[in-house]
Amino acid sequence: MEMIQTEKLVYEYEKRDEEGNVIGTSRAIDEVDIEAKEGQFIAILGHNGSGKSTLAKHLNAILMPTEGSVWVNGKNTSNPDELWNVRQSAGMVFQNPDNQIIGTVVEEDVGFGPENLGVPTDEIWQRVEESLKAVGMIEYRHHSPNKLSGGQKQRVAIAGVVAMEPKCIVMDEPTAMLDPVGRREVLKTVHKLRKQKKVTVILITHYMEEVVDADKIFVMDHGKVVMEGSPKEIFSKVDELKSYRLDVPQVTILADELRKRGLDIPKGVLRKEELVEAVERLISENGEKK
Ligand SMILES: Nc1ncnc2c1ncn2[C@@H]1O[C@H](COP(=O)(O)OP(=O)(O)OP(=O)(O)O)[C@@H](O)[C@H]1O
Repeated sequence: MEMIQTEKLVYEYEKRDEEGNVIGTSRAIDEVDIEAKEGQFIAILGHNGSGKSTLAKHLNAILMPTEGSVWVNGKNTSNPDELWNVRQSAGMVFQNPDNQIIGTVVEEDVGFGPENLGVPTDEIWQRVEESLKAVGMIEYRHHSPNKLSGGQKQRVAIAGVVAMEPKCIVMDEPTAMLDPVGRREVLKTVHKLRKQKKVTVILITHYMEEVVDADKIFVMDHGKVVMEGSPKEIFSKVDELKSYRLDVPQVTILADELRKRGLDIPKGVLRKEELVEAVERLISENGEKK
């Protein structure tokens, strides 16, 4: 079943003059069709300003389509009667962990979400414990969020979303404000959650190396989906990716260069192990010839 689906989604922001009068519109999303099936890991890549955040905000009805439609867990987000359902089905994690954490103690913060959903107290504590364990932050349950690192804060924010038991988690550049250690921590957490909770994950990012395990990638540029496919398919088109101003991983560029020079290296290399193996194979084949 489709967990998330957009159909010819269009979103236009209003342009205003200094007095606040609407003087026109600008199209941030232009006829976008994406879909995510239950349990899938879907990545949305794109340079700054390509429309990723605007798209993400449609997936839990923060924004409503100007044209077209968005379906979450089978519910149309434009239907006011389904708003609660939609928001409960798709949890959001944003870029800045500081804007998402409101509690003064970690466990209290994680409990806010389920409390707002009217979950009984006993179950709230159970969910808080389970979600903090899932993100590897249980030993910080009594700490103040202020003293945590960026990566740790983001994991607490993720625990807060997990505690609401959404069917789908939409992460809008969750690692953008983190250092490399924090980025790795958060990504590891995301992968663990997918395995343990079978939750659908939509990861929005401009870091290509974060999406090598995705079931499917959508690349956005100027409000449109310009590429879609498996990581292998997407990463094999290095020149096209560069034209969308994406930072192609060094290993992919290197493999591509070697192939262009006539070496028999497969297309779409994603990991350094793959390149090392391909080069080793070439060396041993070469040795045999001699
Ligand atoms: N509140 C707003 N009002 C008017 N225009 C906006 C607003 N928010 C975004 N835009 C414009 O819509 C387009 C898409 O922006 P969006 O933030 O969705 O892109 P993005 O890919 O998420 O970029 P980033 O990586 O910088 O967050 C941009 O041209 C942006 O300037």
